[in-house]
Amino acid sequence: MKKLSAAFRYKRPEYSASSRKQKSNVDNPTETLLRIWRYMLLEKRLLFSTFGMIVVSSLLALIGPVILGHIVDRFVSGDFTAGDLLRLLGWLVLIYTAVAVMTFLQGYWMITISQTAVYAIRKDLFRHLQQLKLAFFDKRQHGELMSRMTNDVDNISTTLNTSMVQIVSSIITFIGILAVMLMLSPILTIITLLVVPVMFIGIKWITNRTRHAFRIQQQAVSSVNGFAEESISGQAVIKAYAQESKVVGVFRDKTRQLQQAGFWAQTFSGFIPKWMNMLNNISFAVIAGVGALLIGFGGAGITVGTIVIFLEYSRQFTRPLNDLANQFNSLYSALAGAERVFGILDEQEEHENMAKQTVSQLQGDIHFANVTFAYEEEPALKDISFSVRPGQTAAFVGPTGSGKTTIMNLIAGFYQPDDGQIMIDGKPLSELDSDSYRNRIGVVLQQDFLFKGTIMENIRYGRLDATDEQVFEAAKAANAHRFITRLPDGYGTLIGQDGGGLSHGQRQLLSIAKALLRDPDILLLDEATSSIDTITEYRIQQAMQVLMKGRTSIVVAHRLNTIEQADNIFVLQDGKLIEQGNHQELMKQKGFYSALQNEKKNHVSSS
Ligand SMILES: Nc1ncnc2c1ncn2[C@@H]1O[C@H](COP(=O)(O)OP(=O)(O)OP(=O)(O)O)[C@@H](O)[C@H]1O
Repeated sequence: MKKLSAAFRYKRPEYSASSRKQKSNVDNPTETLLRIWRYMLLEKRLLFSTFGMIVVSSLLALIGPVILGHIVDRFVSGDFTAGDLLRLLGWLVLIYTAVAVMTFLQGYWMITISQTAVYAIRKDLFRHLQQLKLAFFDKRQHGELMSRMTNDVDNISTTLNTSMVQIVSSIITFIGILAVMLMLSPILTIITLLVVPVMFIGIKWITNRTRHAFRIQQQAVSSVNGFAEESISGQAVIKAYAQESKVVGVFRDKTRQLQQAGFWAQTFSGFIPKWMNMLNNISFAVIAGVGALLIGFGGAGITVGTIVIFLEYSRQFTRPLNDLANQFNSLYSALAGAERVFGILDEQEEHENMAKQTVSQLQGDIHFANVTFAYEEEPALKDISFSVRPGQTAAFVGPTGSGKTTIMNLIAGFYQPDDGQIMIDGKPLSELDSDSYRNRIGVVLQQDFLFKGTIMENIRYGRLDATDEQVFEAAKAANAHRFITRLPDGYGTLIGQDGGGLSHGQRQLLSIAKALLRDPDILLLDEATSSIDTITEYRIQQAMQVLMKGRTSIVVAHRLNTIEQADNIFVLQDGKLIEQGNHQELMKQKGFYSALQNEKKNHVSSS
């Protein structure tokens, strides 16, 4: 045993570093239990009925041994008829049948309670995830979050189904048995109780390790899920770089960690029943021996029936403790999961602490005043100031990683500046209600995310109440109608997250159609860098011109055409704004921009 525990401790640091990092204000079992309890109260009536029934059935179960002892005493004294025996046995059958029916009902009701609680937890969790800042998702693997939504929540459900009933009934049974035993024979009660401190010392030792082991196991499950999800999503890249064997190796290491964690979790939880069994047997022998001695010496008013009752109770007495200990194992496992779920629920929502000013329409005036922003340590934008007037097109150019997309992210309100201020129509962006604000914004990404569904549904994502006609109009204006109608199922064509057979250009046309349908006041447009055939490129260009017309447009621009037509061009380098002006002005300056454009032109002409 010493060896096992030493090996376990040896493995601990690897996980405990991250478990310490994850510690939050919910790393407190009582608080976590209370939070679960609040969810259970959603079925208040059923919950209290269940507890009422647990009390009645646990008390009824106490009567059985007393009847049994009575039968033995009457039998020993010879004062017993067959009728008496049948009557008492009848009572026993009746009591145990009632207990069985009640136990069934408790289980049934508890399933309802736990399913309602788990439904509410999952709903809250998903709703909350929708409200979290993007920065929260930047730092986490998506598979890990999914593991919390599924495994951890399932774990809570399983525990609620079984543990809660058992724990309550064990406590009642324990108190009830103790009371009856004390009434029958204080001496035998003390002897029966001797086992309790020994039992608790052992249980405490085991549960300390079990709880830790389950927490580690669940972290390992999340890590495996996260990695599996990442490897499945990134299959194309893994294959392209022939990284299959490396990925398999990493997965093997992670599953091995899970295997180890699972081994210790199961091993420690398996100790409890064995420990309890051993103590039970010892206690059984001691009670029988001492009881027999007491009868032999004719003391303490003890009869054979009393010994029978005590033997029966000693089994029943340690059983609730045994059950309690067992249930605490799964309770700890569920608590570990619940802590992680509540950990997410405690993450600050995007809208919290924000004064809300609803936006019905925007003029599209954007002003950055000395904005500095860092995703992590190194600032991605440094002291940026610029203005874009309503209806203007502003093009952001600069080398990769210079901060162009970050400007769009800040205008969309996905992240807040660390310093300086962003003003929209003269009002601080931080004071605008983000939902209504974003309703007035259209975003066209290079690689738009397509949801599993039809093309019609994906375009309609721009405005959910749009009619079919409006979707067709938007698709026509975006030059997408033609390719859509050539597909066998037209607008009903099913596509998935990966684009389901659509080319990059077609996906971007869908994205433009979606933005057109939204009819935003401010347009954020990330031009595709990927090379597309000339016809599609021309169609996209045309569609973008339609899209940008009459609204403030912020474009991360790659095409010379877009850049030249912009009212204002902002040149970024290493997160700093180094030049600004229109194309002619910037070319005249013969600075970074003109060098960049000349380089591009040379590249185009040489290729
Ligand atoms: N989610 C993120 N978390 C941490 N750092 C980020 C994140 N997104 C961008 N960065 C960093 O911020 C800096 C600016 O990135 P940004 O995406 O704004 O550049 P960009 O000019 O749009 O580049 P590109 O032309 O390649 O798209 C880069 O150093 C980048 O590594």
